[in-house]
Amino acid sequence: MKTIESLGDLKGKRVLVRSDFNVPLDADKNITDDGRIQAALPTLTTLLDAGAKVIVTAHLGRPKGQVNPDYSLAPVAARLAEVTGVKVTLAKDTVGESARAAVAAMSEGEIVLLENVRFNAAETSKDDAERAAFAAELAALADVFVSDGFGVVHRKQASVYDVATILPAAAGLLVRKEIESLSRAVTNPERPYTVVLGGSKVSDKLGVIANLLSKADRLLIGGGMAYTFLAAHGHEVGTSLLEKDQIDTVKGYLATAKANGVELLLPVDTVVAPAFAADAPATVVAADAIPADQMGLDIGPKTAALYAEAISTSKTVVWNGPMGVFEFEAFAAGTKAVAKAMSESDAFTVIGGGDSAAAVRTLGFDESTFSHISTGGGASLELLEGKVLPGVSVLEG
Ligand SMILES: Nc1ncnc2c1ncn2[C@@H]1O[C@H](COP(=O)(O)OP(=O)(O)OP(=O)(O)O)[C@@H](O)[C@H]1O
Ligand SMILES: O=C(O)[C@H](O)COP(=O)(O)O
Repeated sequence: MKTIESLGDLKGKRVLVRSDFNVPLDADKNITDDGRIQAALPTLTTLLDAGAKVIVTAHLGRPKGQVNPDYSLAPVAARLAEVTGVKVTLAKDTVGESARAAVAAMSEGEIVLLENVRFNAAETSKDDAERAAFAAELAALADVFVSDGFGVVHRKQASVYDVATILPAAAGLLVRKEIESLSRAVTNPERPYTVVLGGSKVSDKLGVIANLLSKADRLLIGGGMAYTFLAAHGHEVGTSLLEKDQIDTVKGYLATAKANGVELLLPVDTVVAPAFAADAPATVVAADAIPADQMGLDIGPKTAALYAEAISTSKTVVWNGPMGVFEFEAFAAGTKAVAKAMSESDAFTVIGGGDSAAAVRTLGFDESTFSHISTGGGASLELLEGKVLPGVSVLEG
C-alpha cells in the first residue's frame, strides 16, 4: 500500500483524510467511547506537523442519504479540537458552499471536518457513476487523499473507494497498522491459533466461521451465537437467542471442525435469567439444562475457566464479540474472563471489532496489554474471512 511519504512534501497542501468517527453517543450526544478518535490521531498529527491543511471526511451512523441533525458530527468536532489542540472547523455540509468556504479560509496546521458524508445519498450509492460524481466533488476540495478510516475500508463508497481513484492516494498510519496486525493473525499465525467468537448474530459471522475452520486450531464460541450451536447439538435453549434457520449450517460446521481436527469449544454452563434486563435474577445452569422459560445471557464460570485456559496456552488469539450481555453487570463475567486471559497472555492478541473493543475499555482493561485492538468491526471480520477489501486494494500499486 502507498504510504503518506509517497505523497511528497505536504506543506501548504490540502489533504483530504477519510477517518472512521462512527463513535457511540448517549441520549445527550456525549461520546461514550472515543477510541476511534484517539486511533485517528497519529495520522492527523503527522499531517498537521507537516504543515498540511487537513480536511477530514467521516460518517456517523446510517442517516440513509438524508440530512438529519441527530447524526451531526458536531460532538466529534468538539472532541477532535480537545484532543488535537488545533483549530477544528465543522463545515455545515460535505461538499457544498459551507465546505468550500471553510476550506478556502483555513490555514496550515488546522482541521476542517466536513459534515456527515452519509447525508449525501451518492456516498453509499450502488450506481458507480453517481458515486464517482460525488467523489469528484470531494476530490475538488483537496490536492491529495489519505485513507485512514479502517472501519470502513470494506465499503465500496465514494469517500472510501472512488475518491482514491481520482486524487493521489495513500494509506494512513491507522490503516497500515490495522492491516499489518490483522494480517499477522490471518496469514501465518503462530500456533496454537485460537479464535474466540461471540456477539449476537450467528448469520453475520457464518463466513468467518467457515473460513476459520481451515485456519484456526481452536474456536471458542460464546455470546448469543452459542445457543444456535447448543441447539445444533440437540440441546434445549429456552428463550435464548436462536437462529433456527442456521441450525443445519452450524451442524455442518461441527462436522467440519471434527474432520479438520479443529477444537470447537462450546459453553458447558451458562448464566440464565427469566428476562433480558439488568436486574433479572441470574442463575448458573449446565448448558444441556437450560429451563424452557429462561434465556442464556452469559457463559458460565466453568466455561469461562475452560476458555481462559485455552487462551493461555495459545500463541495467537483473535477475539470478536462479547461472551455475554456485558452491558449488564450480572452478565459481564464471561466477557471479563476472556479479556483478562488475553491481557495476561504472552500470545499475539488481537481484539477485532466495535463491541468487543468497547467492552474491554468499559470494563477497565489497560489497552496496552493487548497486542492490537482493532477499530473495525465488519472490516476486521472481512479480513478474517480472507476477503479483499475495496478500500485497501485501491491503495495498492
Ligand atoms: N447471550 C446473549 N444474548 C443476547 N445478546 C447477547 C448475548 N451475548 C452477547 N450479546 C450482545 O451482543 C452484542 C454484540 O454483538 P455483535 O455481534 O454486534 O458484536 P461485535 O461483533 O463485537 O460488534 P461489532 O460488529 O460492532 O464489532 C452486545 O451488545 C451483547 O450485549
Ligand atoms: O461502525 C462501523 O463498523 C463502521 O463505521 C462502518 O459502519 P457501517 O457498518 O454503517 O458501514
